[in-house]
Amino acid sequence: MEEIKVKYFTDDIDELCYVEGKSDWIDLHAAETVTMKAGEFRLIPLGVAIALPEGYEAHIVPRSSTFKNYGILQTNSMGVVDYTYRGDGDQWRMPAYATRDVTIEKNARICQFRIMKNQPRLTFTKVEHLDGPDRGGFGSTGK
Ligand SMILES: O=c1ccn([C@H]2C[C@H](O)[C@@H](COP(=O)(O)OP(=O)(O)OP(=O)(O)O)O2)c(=O)[nH]1
Repeated sequence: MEEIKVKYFTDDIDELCYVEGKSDWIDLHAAETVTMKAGEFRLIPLGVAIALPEGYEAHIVPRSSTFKNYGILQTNSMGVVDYTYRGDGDQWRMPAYATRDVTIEKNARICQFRIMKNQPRLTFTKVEHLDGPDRGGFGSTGK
């Protein structure tokens, strides 16, 4: 089991919780009540700074129900939190675009995250041709 240090920027949100059995993604909460107009962009504070284990990064995505409940889209589709984003002031945020007028209450569960191992170190070699057969492009595996 990995132990992870979490700094909370407010006492008004539930603490992070690994829920056994249902999903191993961990919910994240809005750290303040946010009111947005349709078409507005905000970086919604998630109220935590986290020291990830060495060799890991975190991926943040919206909860499945977030768009239905709040009409917001995460503008980067998936947030990548680097291992180095681990300072005392490195609060996690959700970049959000509102498709309708909405108020998101403090402590609402709007995102979820998991940690992932960093990929191996890569080098890139320029070549003129690749050996494999072509796959045939988008949609070629069937309708
Ligand atoms: O949805 C997200 C995505 C990123 N971050 C934090 C963690 C990440 O490590 C940092 C990246 O900030 P930076 O200013 O480096 O962004 P960038 O210049 O766009 O770089 P990158 O290519 O690392 O995303 O922002 C969040 O809080 N939420």
